[in-house]
Order: sequence, then structure tokens, then C-alpha cells
Amino acid sequence: METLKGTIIETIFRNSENGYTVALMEADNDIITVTGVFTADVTSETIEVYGKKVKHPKYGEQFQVDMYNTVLPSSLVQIENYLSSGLIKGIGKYTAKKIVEVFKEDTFSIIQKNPERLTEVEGIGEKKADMIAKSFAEQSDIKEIMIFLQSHDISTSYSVKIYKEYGKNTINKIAENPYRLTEDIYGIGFKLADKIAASLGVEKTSPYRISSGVKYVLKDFASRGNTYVPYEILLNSTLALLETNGEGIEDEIRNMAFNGGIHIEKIYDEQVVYYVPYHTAEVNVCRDLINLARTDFGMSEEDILPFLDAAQEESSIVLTDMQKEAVLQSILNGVTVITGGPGTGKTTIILSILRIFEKMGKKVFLCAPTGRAAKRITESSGREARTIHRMLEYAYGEDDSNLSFNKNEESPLECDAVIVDEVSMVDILLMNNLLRAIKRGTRLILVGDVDQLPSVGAGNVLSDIINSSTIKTIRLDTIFRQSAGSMIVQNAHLINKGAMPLYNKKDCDFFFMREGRSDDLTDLVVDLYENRLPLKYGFNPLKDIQVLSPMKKGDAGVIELNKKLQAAVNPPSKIKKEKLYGKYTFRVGDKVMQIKNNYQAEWKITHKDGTTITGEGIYNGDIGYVIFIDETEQQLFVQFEEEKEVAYPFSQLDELILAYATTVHKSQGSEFPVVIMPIVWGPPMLLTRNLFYTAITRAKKLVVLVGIEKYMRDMVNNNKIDKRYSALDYRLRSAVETYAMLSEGFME
Ligand SMILES: Nc1ncnc2c1ncn2[C@@H]1O[C@H](COP(=O)(O)OP(=O)(O)OP(=O)(O)O)[C@@H](O)[C@H]1O
Repeated sequence: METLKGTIIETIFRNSENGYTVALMEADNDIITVTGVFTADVTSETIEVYGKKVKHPKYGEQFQVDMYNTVLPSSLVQIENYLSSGLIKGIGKYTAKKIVEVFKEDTFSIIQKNPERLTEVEGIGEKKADMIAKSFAEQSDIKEIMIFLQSHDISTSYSVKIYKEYGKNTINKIAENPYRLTEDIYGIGFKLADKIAASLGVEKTSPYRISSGVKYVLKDFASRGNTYVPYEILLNSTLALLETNGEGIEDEIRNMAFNGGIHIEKIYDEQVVYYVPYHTAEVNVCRDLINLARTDFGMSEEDILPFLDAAQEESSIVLTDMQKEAVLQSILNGVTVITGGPGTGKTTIILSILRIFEKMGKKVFLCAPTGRAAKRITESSGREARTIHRMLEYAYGEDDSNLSFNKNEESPLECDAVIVDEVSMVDILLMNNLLRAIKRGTRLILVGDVDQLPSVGAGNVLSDIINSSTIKTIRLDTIFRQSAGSMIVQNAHLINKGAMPLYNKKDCDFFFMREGRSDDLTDLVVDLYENRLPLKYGFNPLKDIQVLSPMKKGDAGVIELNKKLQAAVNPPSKIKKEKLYGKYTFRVGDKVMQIKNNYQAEWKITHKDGTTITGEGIYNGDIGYVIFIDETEQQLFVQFEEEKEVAYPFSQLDELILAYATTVHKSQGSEFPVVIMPIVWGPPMLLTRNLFYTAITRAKKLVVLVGIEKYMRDMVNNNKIDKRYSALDYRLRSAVETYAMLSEGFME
């Protein structure tokens, strides 16, 4: 591929629909005609073109452009965007605008050569001018890159992330294969990469595009919980995504399978396709569960009963036969599953198991998938519980390049048993990492409620294990928590059985308020949150009350509800700084939620005596409050639980959302004193019984539902759990059959 750099002196023709352009470019003291697709009018711009020289029969020599980059000088908007990108300290949006208004195209050279002149701009003093100049000098090599990215419509915050990832090689890397952005940059999906590729002139049938499209479809299915996609569905979805005639797709799928990026297999007589990490995880989870489950500890019930009796004496609770069975099996078997709804004694059993192991002198690790769930079991068991990630020592490796689990097959967990609480939230990838670190001889006890929503990540781990009937499973169905007037637990069980909940009884804790009109409904939710519940019961709205909605979009969706709740409890004010980012304005005082695991986020706890502790890691679902916004340093500060303070550069605000209202999915593993939930129409795929069940089991003291009974009845009746493509149950069953055949073979 040849390259040529020059200035477009005239555009002869431009098709505004497809961008096809014929223009004259002055390059190397010569004038040459360039032809190709240009996303914007490039007249007067200095550009770099990539392509080849051809001889046109009529017009003579021309340069056929495959891709192009805009080179400085660039438009004022781009200069302004670069200055306010967060890379230059001391410049926010407002200052950037002012600087460009004063210095126009000369902005960069002024900052570089005569930074003292910055003081001509209103609001910039000598100190600030100096800071800007220094920061600008540090960033000088990335200027061109930022402008290249922005000329391809990449937003400032993504540009910063891209530069951080690729550094000086940014332009080359993206020009070579813009689709790599989908792999390397969090938040950039196929669609954005495709837009960039189009603006670089990449062909629609390029193999890079097809393979990226296939991966996008596989990952998109995975993000909705599936570990694989049936071949035909993958083909059709990819076709719809790429909008081509389909040419090359099947070939590329085959190539990808040969190269090892994807895996094709027959499951239940159907050809299916896996993105390799999910296949590896599913196969390994199956193998490891079976191996662990086959361990014989050489113990009998009689060996354990004396310990069990002693443990019972310590507590005031007499375990039922089923509960005893759960405790005994957990100690006798390599792998045991204990499942049951709220108040059926799961925590009580965990505590008994812990006591028995302690008496036997055995070491047990207790863990849960989220920080909040780990904190809850720590509080109720009085024993330290960690998140699974923390237990597996998820951290940077020695070369500091990649995050990985330091506990694995080479350095397994040194203990006699691992108890995982809230296991319904564990997806196939995390289960794989957990199992890698559990060596044979260590018991694995999985405790959870299989009727809760499945994990957010791919897989149906708990329910597949139970459905496979290959792992010892105890189902608890007697409810013990029956305090007077409390309907929450009873209603959870009613809903689970397909019956309507009982509500609005005198002095009870479960209410339904009818409201059909969507405006009135959201107003009522806000009124309950802001006034009625705090007044009547003394709840603190921000700390005690959580609004849960089944969906993100729509009038009663999380986005709209958050806007209304924010306007009510934390309205704009002269004394509160705010920062607009995407759909939300973040304001000092706002309740926010982290929506991604960020193992690098540094937090700081400052004690009253001025001493500080620092650490790393803020996780998906963590809730905090905005305490400070620093426009000069371009940072927003959030205080999370335990007073952990985290500084978010503005470019990282995509990790936060307002959290007055959250989706039911995001609330898994958390509990709140009060839950308010709108009951409105929504897609049946979403409004399921187990979503409703999960929502109400989040509440400890009070549930208030607002909406129309019919939609509540629809949810209760809708027990069609959104089918996930996952084959762990199939693999477990097949593996056990194979083992059975093998051992029969050995017996002969
Ligand atoms: N066998 C029993 N006899 C009497 N009370 C019991 C028995 N088992 C459990 N309980 C009591 O029932 C209540 C609920 O038990 P526990 O907290 O263990 O259930 P859970 O399944 O963990 O509930 P959740 O999932 O809602 O946390 C507790 O107060 C516990 O003390």
C-alpha cells in the first residue's frame, strides 16, 4: 500500500450520500487527483492517504484512496475537544472554549511556544498557564493521535482510553484493523468499530470485519447469559449485523474454528458454536466437579454425628432432618449443593458446618460472589467471608501487565472446605476459576437459591448442576422465618409456587398501591421515596430505600426514575457542582453505583486522626455517594461503604450510574430495608416470576409495589425462565454416563 501526504486544494466531486469524492491534492510539489470514500468534506485539510496509484483511461494518473487520516491543521472543534479531553490538566470544557476563541488555529503553537500568552484568556493566571504548558508538553506526542481519533468521530473519552492502550502506535494499529478496538477497549463494540472502519474505507466483506462480527454475535449472546449459540442462529444473526449478501461468512467461521478462536460442537444433536473461553470453562467445570465429587473422605455419618450434636448444643436451634442431612452430606461429599428460598435455613446450615469443621480442627474458607453478599454472610455467621475474587487473589501478575487469579492449580487454596454462598450469581467463567484453585481433597459446598435470577454473566451454573442430577443436592423447603406481621418471606414462597402474594393487610410489611397512569405512577414512587415512607416509618431515603425496576428504558425504567428521584432529593443547586456525562448528570450528593469490576481503582480511607489506609478494587454493584467534583483536575470523587473514597477521572465515568433506582438484575446479592417497585407492562421475556421473586426477596423490612395488579399476575404466572444456551448439565450427565461405562468395563 502506498501513502501520500498533502493538502486538498479543490474538491471536484463529492457524493454526500456515500462520501465518494474526487479531489485535487497538492503533494510533493505536484498536483494529483485522489478518489475514494471520504467521510467528511476534506477541502483545505492536510491529509494522509493510503492506497495505490492507478492509470485511468480517460483522466490519467490518479491515487485511489483506501484509507485516509486527517493531519494537522485541524478544525477548531477538534482542537477544543482535544484540550478538554481530560489529558491536559487545568483545562475543562469552558476554558478550552475560551482558549480556542482567543487563539484559534494558533492555539497549539501558542501553548507550546508562548504559554505566557495564555494569561490573555479570561480566568487563566500565570500559575494555571504554567500548569497547562507543562501538561501540554508531556502530552505532545499524543496530540496528533487524539486529533486522528476525533476526526473519525471517536468521542474524547474513548480517545483517551485508546491512547492509553496503544500509545504511540495508535494510528497504525487502528488503520491496520479498526476492529481490534472491540477486543482491547472496554465499551467499544462492533458497531462503533464498524463506523470507524467505514470512515477509514474498510470493505464490508473484509475478513477482519466478518470475524469481528461473528465474535460480536457470540459475545452478545454471552452477555445475555448464553455460553454457546446454535450454528444457524449465529449465521443469521451475523448476516443481519453485517448487512452483506453473506459472502465469506461461513468460510470465516470455519477459519476461526481452525485458528482456535471459536469452537464448533454437536450438543443435543444440534451444531453449536462457542466463543472459546466459554467452551473451555464449561468443559473444565464439568471435569473438575466430577473429579471433586468422586473424592472419598473415608468418613461415615457416625463419625460426624457427635460433632453435629455438639454444634447444635452451642446454638439454640434444633435442625430439622433435612437440614441435618444437608450438614452431613456437605462433610461426607466432595461437592454438595444446598438450595432453598429465603428463611429456609441456608445460613443456619452454613453456621453448623463451620462449627463442626472448627471442632474437627479443619480449615474452611467462606466466600460469596459480590462484596455485599460477602459482607452479609460475614455479619450473619460471625466468620470472615471474602469475595471469590479476593479469596482467589485476583491481582496483577509479577510483570504487572495482566490481572489474573493467583490461586489456581499451581497454587491451590489450602483448606479442607470452601463454602460459596449466593452461588446462583456465579457464572461459568468464575466457576471455572474457582474450581481451578480447589484441589482434590477439599470439599466444595455450594449454597444458594436456584429460583433467583441466574448469574448476570454467561451460564446457568447452579441450575445446570442441580438439573444434571449428578451432584449431591439438598433442597430446603420449610420456611422458618415467620415473624408476626411479616409477609415478605411468605409472599416470596407463594410467588415461587405461582400464587399471588398477599398484601395490604393491617400492620403488614407488604403493600400494593394501584396506579395506572405512568406519570402518576412515577410521581407516586418519588413521593413514597422522598416523603411518605421516611415520614411514616423514619427511613432515610438514600440509605434505606431502594427503588427497583425490571427495566432500564421506558417511563418506569431505571434511567427515567433516576432522573426524577434525583430532581426530587438532590436537585441542582448553586453550591453543588455537577458533571454531565452520557445520560446522567452527576451532582455532589448523588447516590451512584459502580457497574463494572475495576480491580485497579484505588481507594483511600481517611480516619478521624488523619491516618489513611489505601487499597485497590471497586466492584460491580458497589453503591456510594458523590462527595466532590474537581473540574481543574477533571475528577469526580465517590465515597463507598466503609468510607472508601475513589477518584474517577471524567473519562472513566462510564463505570458509574445513578443508583436511586437500579434494575432488579443489578440488585442480586444485595439486601435493602425497603424496596419500592413499579409494576408496569414490559416484554414477557423480562417480566418473569423469578425476576419478581428476586426483587421482593431483596427487602428486609418493607415492600411497596406500585402499578397494576394484572401485570403482577402476569409476572407470577410467567415461569418461562428465559432459556439460556448452556450445556453444563448435558456435559455432566454425559460425563457421568461415560464414567459409569468405564467402571463397568473395568469390573469385567
Ligand atoms: N431448624 C430450625 N428451627 C428453628 N428456627 C430455625 C431453624 N432453621 C432456621 N431457623 C431460623 O429461621 C430463620 C431463617 O434462617 P436462615 O437465615 O438460616 O435462612 P436463609 O435460608 O439463610 O435465609 P435468607 O436466604 O433469607 O438469608 C433464622 O432466624 C433461623 O434462626
